[in-house]
Order: sequence, then C-alpha cells, then structure tokens
Amino acid sequence: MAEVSGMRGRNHFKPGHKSRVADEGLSGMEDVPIFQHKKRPPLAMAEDLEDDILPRTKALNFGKNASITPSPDEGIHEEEVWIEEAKAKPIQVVLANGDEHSFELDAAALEKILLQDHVKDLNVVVVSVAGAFRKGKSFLLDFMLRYMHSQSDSWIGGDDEPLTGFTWRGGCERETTGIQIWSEVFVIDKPDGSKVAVLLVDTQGAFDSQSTIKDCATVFALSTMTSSMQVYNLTQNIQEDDLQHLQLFTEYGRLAMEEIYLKPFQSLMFLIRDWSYPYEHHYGLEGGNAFLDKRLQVKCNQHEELQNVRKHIHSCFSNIDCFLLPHPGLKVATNPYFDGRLRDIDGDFKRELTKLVPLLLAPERLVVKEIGGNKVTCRDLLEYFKAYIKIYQGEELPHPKSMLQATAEANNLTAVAGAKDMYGKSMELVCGGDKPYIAPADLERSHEEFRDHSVAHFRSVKKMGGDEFCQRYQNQLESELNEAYANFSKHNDGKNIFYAARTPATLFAVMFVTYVVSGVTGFIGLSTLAALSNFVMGIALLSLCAWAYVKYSGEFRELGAMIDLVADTLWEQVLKPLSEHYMEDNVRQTVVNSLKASLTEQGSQHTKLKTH
Ligand SMILES: Nc1nc2c(ncn2[C@@H]2O[C@H](COP(=O)(O)OP(=O)(O)OP(=O)(O)O)[C@@H](O)[C@H]2O)c(=O)[nH]1
Ligand SMILES: [Mg+2]
Repeated sequence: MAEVSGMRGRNHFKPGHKSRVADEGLSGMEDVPIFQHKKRPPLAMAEDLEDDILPRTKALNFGKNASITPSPDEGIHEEEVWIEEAKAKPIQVVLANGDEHSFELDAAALEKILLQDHVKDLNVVVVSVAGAFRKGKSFLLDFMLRYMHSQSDSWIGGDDEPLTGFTWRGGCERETTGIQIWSEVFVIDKPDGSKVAVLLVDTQGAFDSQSTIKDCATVFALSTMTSSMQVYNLTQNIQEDDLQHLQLFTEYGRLAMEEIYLKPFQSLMFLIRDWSYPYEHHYGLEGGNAFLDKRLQVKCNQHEELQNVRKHIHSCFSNIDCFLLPHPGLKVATNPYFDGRLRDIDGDFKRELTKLVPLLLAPERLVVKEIGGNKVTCRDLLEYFKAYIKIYQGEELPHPKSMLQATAEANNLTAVAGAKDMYGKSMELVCGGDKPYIAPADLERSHEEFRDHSVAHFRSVKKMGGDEFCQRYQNQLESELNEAYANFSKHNDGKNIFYAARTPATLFAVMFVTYVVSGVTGFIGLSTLAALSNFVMGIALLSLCAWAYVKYSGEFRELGAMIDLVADTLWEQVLKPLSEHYMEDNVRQTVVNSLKASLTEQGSQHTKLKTH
C-alpha cells in the first residue's frame, strides 16, 4: 500500500502547539481551531474518538478523515490531549463573477496550495470532475477524499458517517461555483518509486440558469486544460448533445492553448450516473467501455456532423474511458435529510463506487499532468493557471454561443452576404470596371434601386432569431451597401477624365496665378513678394513633374496621393467655389436674358394680336 501523506500525515501535535500547516499559513487555515479532548481513549477506539470530535468537525465542514491523530510521543492513556486540526477545505481558486459573466483567478489562494515546500517541485496529478449542475459531482469528490485519506480496503467509511468535504447538497439550485481545489495536496508514492502530488478539483456545474454558454465553456475548458484526468459526469446515457457540448468546450480549450498539440488533453472518463440498463451493458468500466465504443464509433454511412463530433473527441484526448454507475437509491436522490451516510445508499452503488474511485486514484493509475509532452509540477501548474485564465479574460477568443444563437447568426450572416452579392453584381453591370463613366445622379438612382432590391431579398430569406435580431443584420446590410456605393462612386469618378485632370489643372492654375503675381509685383518693385511667388510656382512645377512621374510609373504612390490631396483641397476650397460663383452668375445672366427676350417677344406678339 502506497504511503499517503497529505497534510493530515503531518498533523502530530504537542499540547498547545499550533499545526505546521497553520504556521505555513495555508489559505483558510489561519483560523485553525484547537480542540481539547479531555478523556482520550486508546487508539484502538479511534472510532469513538471520532464520534466525540465529529460533531464539532462536522459543524466546521471538516473532511471526515482529515481528523485526529494523537502525537506518538504522548502516552496513550494521558489524561489530556490537545488535538489540533488543520481545517482542510475546498479553496475557491477561480471565482465566478456572476453579473459580468467573467472569471477571476485567486492567485494567492492557489499559490498557498501549490507552492507548499513539500509539493511545489513534485509532478502533479490533477483529477477534476465536470459536467452539468446538480448531478452529484461534489458528492463523488467527497468519496475520492475518503479514498485519499485512507486507501485501506475500508476506505469507503462507516455506515453512519455523514459525507463531508466539498460542499454538496440536495435541491434544485446550483451549489458549486467557479473552480475549487481541496486544500490538502496528497503526496503519493507511485509503484515506480516516484512521488507525485495529487490535487482534487471540483467545478461549477454547466447549464445552470445563471451561466451563459461561454461561462460553462470557460469552466469546462479551464478544468480540462489543467487536469490530467477529467471526469465528465453525465446521467443515465450519453446523448448526442452531451458529445456536442464536449466538442464545443474542448475546442474552446484547444483554442486557448498557444501551441497546437496533437492530443491537447490527457485522460477523459465518461461517468454515467444512474445507469439503468445493466442488462445491456454491465455496471463498471468494462460495460462502460463497450458502451462508449459503440457511442463513439465513426461509421462511413454516418452523417458528417455525427462523424465530426466523434473524430474531434478522439483527437482531443490521449485516453478515453467510460464507467457505468448504478442509481444510488431514492434516499440519496430525494430525501432532504440525507447527509451522505452509507446506510442510506444502495449496495450496488457502493459496490461500484469502490471499483470506480481506485480506478481514478490508485497509485498505479495516477497519471502525471503533461502539457506539450512535458511533465508539469505544482509550481508549473500555477503558471499555467495564470496564463490560461488571462486568455479567457481577454477578447481574442471567439465567444461560444447557444445553438440557436449561433445558428441564427449564421443564417443572418449568410443572408447578408447573399443580398450584398446581389447588389454588387447589379452595380457591376452599371458601373463595373469595363463600363464607361456614368453621371453621378444616374449612379445614385441605380444604387437606390438595387439597395432596395437587395434589402427586400434579405428580408425574404427565411432566418432564425426573430424580427428584432434580424433587424440588426438588416441595418448592417444597409450600412455595408452604402459603403460599397461610396466605393463604386469613387471608382466611377476616376473614370471621369476631368476628374483625373483635376490635379494638373489645379497645379497649372497655381503656376499661372503665381506667374502673373510675380510679374506684377516684380514690376512694381515688391521683390520679396515676387520671389515668394516664384518659389510657389517652382514648387507647383516640381509637384506637377513628380505627379506625372508617379502616374506614369506607379512608384512613390504615397507622394502622388499627397499631391492629389493638396490639389484636391485647393480645388474644393478655392477654385471650385470661384468657378461655381462665376459660372452661376453667367448662367443666371444667360437665363435672365433669354427669359427677358422671350417675354418681350411674347408681349409684342400679344399686342400685335390685339391690334388685329
Ligand atoms: N440520482 C443521483 N443523485 C445523486 C448521485 N450522487 C449524488 N446525488 C445527489 O445529487 C444531489 C446533488 O449533489 P451535488 O454533489 O451537490 O451535485 P453537484 O453536481 O456538485 O451540483 P452543483 O455543485 O450544483 O453543480 C445530492 O442530493 C446528492 O445526494 C447519483 O449518482 N445519482
Ligand atoms: Mg458541486
């Protein structure tokens, strides 16, 4: 039997002494209680001793077995024995921030567990239980704690011992949140002589009414990434949606891992609770594996969707098993006063439990956590936790969504893409690359017509998500169409030869004006102004040459764009208003003159008619 030395093994105390664990300041252990047991019985009567102590330890939610070990150097029959107990308990290392749907790592708490001197450099084995809420995860972990504390054949405990450790309870509302780790790190000697540190991890149940799919995926992914054995806790059967969720959550985990490993995760144990078909597949590992093989089989006549889920799960884990656990009996499931004592649990369940727990935790079966092929120590695990949680707090990962939401988004995006494509093709026919310049007003009219068609097409496509949801995508479509129109419009302007000649025309105008100004100012003796005008003329000439070169060669395009920009600004701010002003005046004058002329002509005709 391998030696188990958790913190309990080190709790041999002298009267009045504080525990070493407490001295090390383990999280939650600062308030280490000191119990005085007045009439200490002989060791053989340890059960009685427990009975005496248990009511107090129970009240403090002690692990039953994290109990009382009298100091060996004290006489067995001494009158007074101080029994000091380290308060081993679940430590909340990942906190769920319910309202904001985010998670936070309590690095200090995790450090206190993982950086204890006697474990920090040991390879770590992490056994975690995850799955839907209210399915007995914490309850199972408490039996694992019993095994870790005892490892004798009778590890499962006495008939009347309430089950303590990770907090579990009946009822329909969720209990565990975030991720909790048992404060005791168990040091186990493996048969090959190596020492490993074993951590037990409890997780927030998935699919409770307060968590989004992203929350569930984060907890599941984090616990899978950091554990060497993930127990996927299911009830009654393996349904296709169980596999789909596993696929989604593990993919979310794989995304967050920096390197893409061939098999990113280690062992996965499907644990099917309340298995009701032992006549088809026997309880236990063998029946479970036969059942799982059937469920995870990839067949060539299977739909691609079903094949993909199965292939994904196989590709994620190095080792996959399944265990079928019977129903524990109605008292466990429905009695509000059930406190976990074995007397109230069905025999079948207890029998299978005594097979299941050693399968997960027996020294020879412990698998050291590896990431990317490297063994991980407790100290490394701390760093991995910190790195992984940071990724989930960041924004670079896509958000996992509910199936309906993801489908509705996909529907709408496809409809948007289809409608946009339709608009683009119609506009290409009017003003595509090989089409001649079209008057901007005509182009705008075509745009409006095609936009309306495109939006009508979007609305006519059947989509999920409801009107309000689809309206958001319609707005997105409209703004994308307007953007596309702006591009078409620019492209069309580029085909206008006058538009293309804008820059040289502006530069010529500048040169002409500065030439005249320099001539006049030179003539009347304002030589500084004349020199300045000459300088500007020179710059304009140089810019013109440079612009011509850029247009010809296609090189130095940034310089060309800058000259265009300056010329454009000059055009818009100075030349265009001027030209419009004079053009407008001329046009107005012409119109007025022609109106006057026609009116006088009409007037003379009128008088002529009258006189006749
Ligand atoms: N039917 C059934 N009930 C069980 C089993 N194991 C434990 N329970 C009961 O399930 C209830 C919930 O147990 P917990 O361990 O608190 O469940 P949990 O999965 O940790 O729940 P959350 O922390 O809310 O996610 C308790 O009333 C247990 O008695 C089981 O194998 N089958
Ligand atoms: Mg729980």
